Parts: sequence; C-alpha cells; structure tokens
Amino acid sequence: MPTLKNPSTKTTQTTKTPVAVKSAKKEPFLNFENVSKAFPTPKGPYVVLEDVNLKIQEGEFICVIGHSGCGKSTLLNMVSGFSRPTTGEVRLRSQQITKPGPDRMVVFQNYALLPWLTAFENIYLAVDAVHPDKPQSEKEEIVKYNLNLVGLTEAANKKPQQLSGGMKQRISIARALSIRPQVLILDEPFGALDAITKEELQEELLKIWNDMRMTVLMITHDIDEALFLADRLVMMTNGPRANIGEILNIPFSRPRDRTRIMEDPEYYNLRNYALDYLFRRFAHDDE
Ligand SMILES: Nc1ncnc2c1ncn2[C@@H]1O[C@H](COP(=O)(O)OP(=O)(O)OP(=O)(O)O)[C@@H](O)[C@H]1O
Repeated sequence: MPTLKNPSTKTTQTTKTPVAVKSAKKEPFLNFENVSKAFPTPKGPYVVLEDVNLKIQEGEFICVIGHSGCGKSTLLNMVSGFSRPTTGEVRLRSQQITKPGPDRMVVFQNYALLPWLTAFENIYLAVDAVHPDKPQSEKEEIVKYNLNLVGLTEAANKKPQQLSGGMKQRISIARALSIRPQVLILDEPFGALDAITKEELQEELLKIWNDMRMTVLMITHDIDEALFLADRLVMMTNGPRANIGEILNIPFSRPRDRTRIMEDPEYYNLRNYALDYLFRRFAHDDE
C-alpha cells in the first residue's frame, strides 16, 4: 500500500468547509439530519444506517461509494421517498421528505422500462403521470425533446428488447429528465454496461448536468467514475450501523476532460486515498 498523504481537499463529516461556514444559518438544499434506518427482522431490528448527517447544496453532483450491503440504496431511498428514516429526517428545501414526488426522479441499474411499451411510450407515460392536464401535443414535445437529449430520436418506436443496454439506460435517463426533477437519483446506473458504453454515458450525463444543474445523487462502485463526475465523494463505512466515514472533495475544474484529469497527479492521490479507504481501512470480508 503506498504511503498515504491526506489530500488537502479531504474533509471529514465534522469539518466545516468554508462554504458551509458562510451559509451556516441557511438550511441546505438537501439535508440528512441524524438519519437512522432499521429494518424489522425475526431476530429484532437490523440497523442498517445510524446517525447519518449530510448537507448537500443545490446543483451539487454527489457520488456515494461503499461496500455491497452497507446501505447506499437505503440512504438514497429516503431521498426518493420510497422509504422513511426510522429516526431523524431527510429534508428537501426545508420540507421533510415523506413520500415519492416528481421533484425527485430515480434511474435504476436495471432500467425499469416497461417491456410492452416503446421508448417513446415509456417516457410519455411518466410525463403524462406528472402532467395529466397538459395537452397531448405538449407532452409529446417533451418526450421528443428528451429523446433527442440522449441522442435516441431514431429509437423512439423501438421496444426495450430491441435496444442495447446503453440505449435502455439512455431511455431511462430521458424518462427521469422529462419530469425536470430537482434531484436526480442514480442507483448504480452504469454498473451493467461495458466499459466503452459506460464512458459514453458518463460523458453524456455530465453534459446534461452541466446544462441543467439539477442536484445529482449517484451510487457507484467505480472510483474512477466518481472522480470524473462528482463534486464530492461520500464514502460509507461498513454496515451494520453504517455511517459516512469520509467525504472527499473532487477539485477538478469543469467542464471536465477525462484525459486531462487523468494526467493530474491529484487524480491518483485521490484515487489511492479512496482505494485505501475501501480496501484497507474499511475492507470487507466478502471482497
Ligand atoms: N426491506 C428490507 N428489509 C430488511 N433488510 C433490508 C431491506 N432492505 C435492505 N435491507 C438490508 O439492508 C442492508 C443494506 O442494503 P442496501 O441495498 O441499502 O445496500 P447497498 O449498499 O445499496 O448494497 P449494494 O451495493 O449491494 O446494492 C443489506 O444488508 C440489506 O439486506
């Protein structure tokens, strides 16, 4: 293991960044406050997350990394509203999140497209659900706009089984974006894709985020992906009773160029730091 130098950009959960100090009185855009989550089991409550605190500013791109089963999806499910904390609160714009809503859209690794509908219809369904009163022509325009955004205008009339994994994930992203969410939640969206498609989608996601600047929360197992995409990398401890171990600030300027950041010595400094965190300090028995 190489000698570790603490990156100057590294912050711990308890260390306030200058931004946090400046806006200390203002409620952050998205705020996890003392969040714990326990699931009932026959042997008693299984505490997955314990006392998680995290403040996210509007427009931030956050990646979450941690070993399998540590509670990353559980954490993000409390933002999407699929699940609620056992104790503590998750607040968006000062409002406690209690249920799903169109201000938060999720993209899953397995695409979650309806197989009997075309790409166009899959997106239309979501637009229609959120904007039932808009005229049909307007809803169709929204679908077309978002299909074009992910470069899949030509695939509008294809069903999911006629599409590659990368295309399916593009449709899934277009569907989420068509609702114009304030928070885009991505649960390991590129995990099932080959390396080249994955890099293409990362670039596209970054371009879309750069234009729209919605807040992004993304689970990944890929440190390079996180270093390319994120403003901050949230590194979880192992479960049960998982928490946020450390948060790395990713300092590379935007728009990001993959080749350029990979030539930056800081890239390897951060990469080694994150690898050391995961595979030495918080090594997992199963991996
Ligand atoms: N509804 C549930 N009931 C009981 N246990 C659950 C439930 N949902 C999740 N768990 C448990 O909580 C723990 C965390 O699960 P979670 O899916 O959040 O982990 P993860 O970090 O996202 O994992 P992975 O990286 O493998 O997707 C796991 O041990 C899982 O078995």
